[in-house]
Amino acid sequence: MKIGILGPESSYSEKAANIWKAHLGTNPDISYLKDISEVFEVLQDNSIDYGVVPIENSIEGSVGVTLDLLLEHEFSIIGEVVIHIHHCLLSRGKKEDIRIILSHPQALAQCRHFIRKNYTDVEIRTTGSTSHAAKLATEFPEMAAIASRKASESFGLDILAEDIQDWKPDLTRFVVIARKQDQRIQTCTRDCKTSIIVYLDRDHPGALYEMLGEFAIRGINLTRIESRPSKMSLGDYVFYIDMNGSIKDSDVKEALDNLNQNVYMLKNLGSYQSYMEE
Ligand SMILES: O=C(O)C(=O)C[C@]1(C(=O)O)C=C[C@@H](O)C=C1
Repeated sequence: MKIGILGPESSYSEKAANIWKAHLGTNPDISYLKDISEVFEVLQDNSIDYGVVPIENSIEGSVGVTLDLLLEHEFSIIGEVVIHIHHCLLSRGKKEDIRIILSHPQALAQCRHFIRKNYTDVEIRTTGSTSHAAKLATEFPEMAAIASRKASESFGLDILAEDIQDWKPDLTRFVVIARKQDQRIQTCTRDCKTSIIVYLDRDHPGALYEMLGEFAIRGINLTRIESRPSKMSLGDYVFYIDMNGSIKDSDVKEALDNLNQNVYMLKNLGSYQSYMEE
């Protein structure tokens, strides 16, 4: 069995995957991939069994590419892992040597104030992951990477500054994805969440209110609602909704059945267990 994640070693995705593996009871191998799209591609072509991808960060918000690819593919979410992010500035060089700061766009955005305040004249370059940035920073002393403490150990870099994210806590939520027909998918037994994507039938006053009413009248707690462009026209959206509870619960099932009759499309991404890093 294989789990696909953003590589190389010591990315935050690897940390999330390890937490999930510890709960899984088996020990799948890790496949290090170059970006989120590649995780979806290789899951589609059966080269891996699971993918672990970031979906949301407490500072920077949604990871748009993950949301879009969940809509485009027929995959299920089978687990969720939330981890603490502690970004460090890593380099071979000293503070005064640094001319280029590299990292994943999400990490750069989480450290925007830190960079502006301390490194006014540097060039910013984006990479496929924070650990990829750390790997590149081993090549030149004028490069620094924003990545984890673990990445400093893996790539032999010095920590120039620690806990540099602009807000604390900094939390990233990852989802574990699998092909829908995978027989090993287990139904969730406790701390369940259910995720759906909804495209409303037509724009009319109260459409969103009616949709949310299905949850409100049954006392179902929504943990997230997010709109993304449908990409069909400006001002046209799909809604990503997460809720507490499982499709096995009669109130959740009833809400989704009712909603399904009144919307253009409802995609059930699955019911799954949530794990929080201790
Ligand atoms: O680059 C990594 O290490 C990742 O696992 C990706 C990622 C993300 O896309 O949000 C994960 C956690 C941090 O928020 C920054 C980057």
